[in-house]
Amino acid sequence: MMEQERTTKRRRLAWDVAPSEAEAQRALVVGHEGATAAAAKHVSPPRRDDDREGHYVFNLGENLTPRYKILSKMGEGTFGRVLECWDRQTQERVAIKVVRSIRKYRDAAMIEIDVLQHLAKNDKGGSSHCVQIRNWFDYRNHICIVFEKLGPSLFDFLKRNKYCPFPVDLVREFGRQLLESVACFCFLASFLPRVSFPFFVLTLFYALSYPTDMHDLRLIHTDLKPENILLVSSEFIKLPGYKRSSSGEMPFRCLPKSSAIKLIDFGSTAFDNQNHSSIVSTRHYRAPEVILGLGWSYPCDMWSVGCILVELCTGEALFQTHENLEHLAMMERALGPLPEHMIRRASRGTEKYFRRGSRLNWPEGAVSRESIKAVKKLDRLKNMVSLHVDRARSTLTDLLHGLLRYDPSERLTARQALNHPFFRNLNE
Ligand SMILES: Nc1ncnc2c1ncn2[C@@H]1O[C@H](COP(=O)(O)OP(=O)(O)OP(=O)(O)O)[C@@H](O)[C@H]1O
Repeated sequence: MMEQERTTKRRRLAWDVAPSEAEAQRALVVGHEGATAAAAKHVSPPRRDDDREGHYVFNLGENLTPRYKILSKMGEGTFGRVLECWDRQTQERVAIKVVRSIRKYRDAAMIEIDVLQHLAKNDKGGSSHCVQIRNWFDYRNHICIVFEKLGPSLFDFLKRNKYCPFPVDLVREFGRQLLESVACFCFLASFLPRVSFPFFVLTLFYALSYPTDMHDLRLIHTDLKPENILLVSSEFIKLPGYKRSSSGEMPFRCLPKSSAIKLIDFGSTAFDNQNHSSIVSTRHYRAPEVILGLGWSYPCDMWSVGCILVELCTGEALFQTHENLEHLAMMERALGPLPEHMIRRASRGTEKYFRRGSRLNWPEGAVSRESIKAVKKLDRLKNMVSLHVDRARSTLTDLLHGLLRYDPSERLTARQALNHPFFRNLNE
């Protein structure tokens, strides 16, 4: 259905036609006088050229269509800018992603709308941890997606808190919601031919009693990272000093008042049955099978979840790198050697990263001494966690090792992870 909407030309709406300069001026002057003037007051500004990158040019206080008044800029990404707007119809603040007027970003935005509508349709109880879409429209060649307004991202929160890690109980809450939003029991379909009838009924009951989530819908987010996880509320509390991750004491640290989070940015989401592009995910959160060109599916999201949980506990990104060989070397340092069977199957372009086809060409292949040093600085995963976490240290480390398994077929699924003792034995 969306496919049809995408190819057929959409009707231009009345407010999408820019007023002439004279009309706009007149509207501003006569402003509040009479009913006609009231309508004119909410007129769109005269049409302007986009900037060089295809971003929509705006002034605060202007209207983005007569319905939405622009209040502030909330964020910027590759796809466009996110503006805080006042929705005159619903009388609430919303976040509107105004997508760049460039074909590939417009196309990606249409996919994002597809995914968001798909998620909304399946969110029966309204309990989803994915951002809600409220509306969308095409305005002066910019796709605009209207979202519920959320608070800061976990990355913004960490940054404002000078990268002071979150307490483990909060990480558990974030992790649980994150896993619920990507939860997977696609195993239902694969079980069907093999299971007995009573077991099938049990499985079906289990499936129906859980809310539907991304992996259930056969969606792979592919860009999970702290920047794309938003706190629902902006409220926080200030607590007295706490030892910071890298050095020194902070006079105080902030904690969110509520642990509720939601996922955003579905512009890179893939449907499992589609052809996949070879490279996905933001570098730090990219799974080894993606780097090695082995193909990817749901488990690539689980790897990203593992990296995110480490970052929330330690305050620092686990793999701070911008280059493949260094990235693989960091993985080996923190998690042990890559399995030979994955190296043997790795795509042609990655041969240069290995010696005699089975061992990482490290440190010989390093591009600089700094790179060798950066890898050496990294500790084993277990030690990194121990440095920051007291309670639940061993269960958390075990969970992280399950999420960061090299072989995607051995990696924990979201459902398995949710059943892990880290989420079950809260008193440990
Ligand atoms: N619903 C929302 N409520 C509040 N802020 C939001 C909301 N959606 C997005 N933002 C802010 O806008 C920023 C950019 O949004 P988003 O990640 O969707 O854009 P993008 O162009 O797709 O980014 P990327 O370059 O990561 O693909 C976010 O990091 C966040 O700070």
